[in-house]
Amino acid sequence: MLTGFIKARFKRPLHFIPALKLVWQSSPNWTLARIGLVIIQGILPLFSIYMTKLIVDQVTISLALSNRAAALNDIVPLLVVAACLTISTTLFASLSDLVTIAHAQRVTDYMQGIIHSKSISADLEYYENAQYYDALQRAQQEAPYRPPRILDRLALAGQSSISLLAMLGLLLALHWGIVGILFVAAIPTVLVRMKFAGVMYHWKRRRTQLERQAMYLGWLQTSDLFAKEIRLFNLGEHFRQRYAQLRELIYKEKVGIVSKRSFAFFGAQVIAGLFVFAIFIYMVQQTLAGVLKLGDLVLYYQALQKGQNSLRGLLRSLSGLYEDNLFLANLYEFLDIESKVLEPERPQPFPETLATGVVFNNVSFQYATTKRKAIHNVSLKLQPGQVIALVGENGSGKTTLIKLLCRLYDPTEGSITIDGIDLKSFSKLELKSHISVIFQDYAKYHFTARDNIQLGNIERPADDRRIRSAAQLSGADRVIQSLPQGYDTVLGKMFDQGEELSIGQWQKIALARAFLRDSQVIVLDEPTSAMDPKAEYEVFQQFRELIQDQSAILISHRLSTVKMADYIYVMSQGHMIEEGNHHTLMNLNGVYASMFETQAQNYR
Ligand SMILES: Nc1ncnc2c1ncn2[C@@H]1O[C@H](COP(=O)(O)OP(=O)(O)OP(=O)(O)O)[C@@H](O)[C@H]1O
Repeated sequence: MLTGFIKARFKRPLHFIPALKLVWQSSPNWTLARIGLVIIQGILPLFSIYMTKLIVDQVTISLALSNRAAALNDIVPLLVVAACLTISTTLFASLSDLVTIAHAQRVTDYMQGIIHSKSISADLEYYENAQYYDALQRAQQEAPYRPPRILDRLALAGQSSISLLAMLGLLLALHWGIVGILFVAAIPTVLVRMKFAGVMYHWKRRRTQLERQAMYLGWLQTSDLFAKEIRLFNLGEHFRQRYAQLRELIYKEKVGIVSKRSFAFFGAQVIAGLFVFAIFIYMVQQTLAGVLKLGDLVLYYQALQKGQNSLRGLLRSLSGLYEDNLFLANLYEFLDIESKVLEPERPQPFPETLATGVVFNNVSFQYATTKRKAIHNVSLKLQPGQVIALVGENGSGKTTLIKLLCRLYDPTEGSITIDGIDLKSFSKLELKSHISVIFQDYAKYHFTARDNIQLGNIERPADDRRIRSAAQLSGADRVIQSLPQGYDTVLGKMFDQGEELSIGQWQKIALARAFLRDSQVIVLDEPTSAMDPKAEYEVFQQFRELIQDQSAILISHRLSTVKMADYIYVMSQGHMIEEGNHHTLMNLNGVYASMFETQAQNYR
């Protein structure tokens, strides 16, 4: 049974080597310094013990001499060396403190960087998946400290092995059985450690989602996004209690495991203590029998204690390495996440200017997390220089079509082509640089107004003239001019002197970002929903005049705006149900005409 337990535990893949590589890459110099210090700190105690032995022996000899004052001369140099060793030990301990902190900081930042790179390159699909968030949370918990801890543990294992070997050498001279007893005594502690490392690992994995729920409730109570509603609906206390209940559950389970572990440890340590005590009795017996001198007893006793400590340290490091290996699986589970939206092996160049435009050929799509299709067999065309509009009730699939066009996902069936070339044949980066999209849940960056717009085209150096004309086109320029520092005003309230904007004003800024991009296709997914009708009308009038060479897809629930498009597609429950220009669709007297009439009546 025992061998089964151990075998099962050592079958796991080893994550040490890649983890150590990460540690090394994060900072070679600090890594070397740390290794050097560990070795020095491992060797110094050996010299200290040896000096103690020399001093005790010298004192014993001196006690037998008549001229004890002269004997002091022989002892003083030994005391000086011992003092120097003590000072060096303290010095290296302080240095070790410095190196450990500096190195840990470097590794933490480096690992965060790696996690951030992975997060930004992961498919959007992962962001709609709870398991991804669990994996991210676990990786974020483990990444900053596990890899450097492996280095520490290996170094400590090395350090402990050096002093253990020296101590065992000494103890072997006394009796070989002592060495065997020391090892046997340590076995129960190792088994307890390994068992509880596994228990803790599985518990943490099971509980990740609960931890995230608690974090979410904490965020609800502290984020500005919910501050208004929490106050108006008086939800604060309710969320606080839900948070407290979750934390209480986590606390009870954790303390339950830790108490069992503490009792098990206690038992294992008592067994180890009894064995060592038996060895000590044997040593005293040997001294009383005159086999050992007093200096020998001190030496062996110290060797026994240090040997036991070193063995304990070695086994703690080894079982710690076992635990780290378990938990590093969490980090690699996240880092090994693969993209499903693949890059082509040989990317095709994106057309300089569109010749035939964008075509959706019988496209269907199903989100991985749902059972039904969001898009059913949809076909549409966007010709160069054309503005088309997508309309339809909420959830009819308009945004999903745009996500497919940007390759945030790939269609489940059918294909999308640009000038006859499948989207999958373009490099993802190049494709995105030719399509400018502003989604309804656009981002609000708490940076300056200029930065907010410039982020639309960071490939180009900032150009105030272009930024201003994009802002003029979206109507943001007038908003920005009224801010205290104009384009240098920080937006949002997160930082000092930040200026909060209204939702419609934020939308104008986001729209300017889309206009700044040099793209052949512009997609505006309800970008003007929060603007007043006059502002929306103006934006589209100007937009129509200005985008002579560009093609545009417009999604809007305001049919007075949609009317301006060259061609209109009407969607319902993932199907394309009507298409044509405004007049054709009105004459058709179908869904579009009825939607238009309903809206028009409200304005009469
Ligand atoms: N990430 C997602 N995972 C699973 N299902 C999704 C996801 N996003 C959207 N859906 C589903 O796909 C369908 C189409 O959604 P989509 O966002 O494309 O609609 P829409 O026409 O843009 O709606 P709206 O007018 O409200 O913006 C809806 O049934 C929605 O529930």
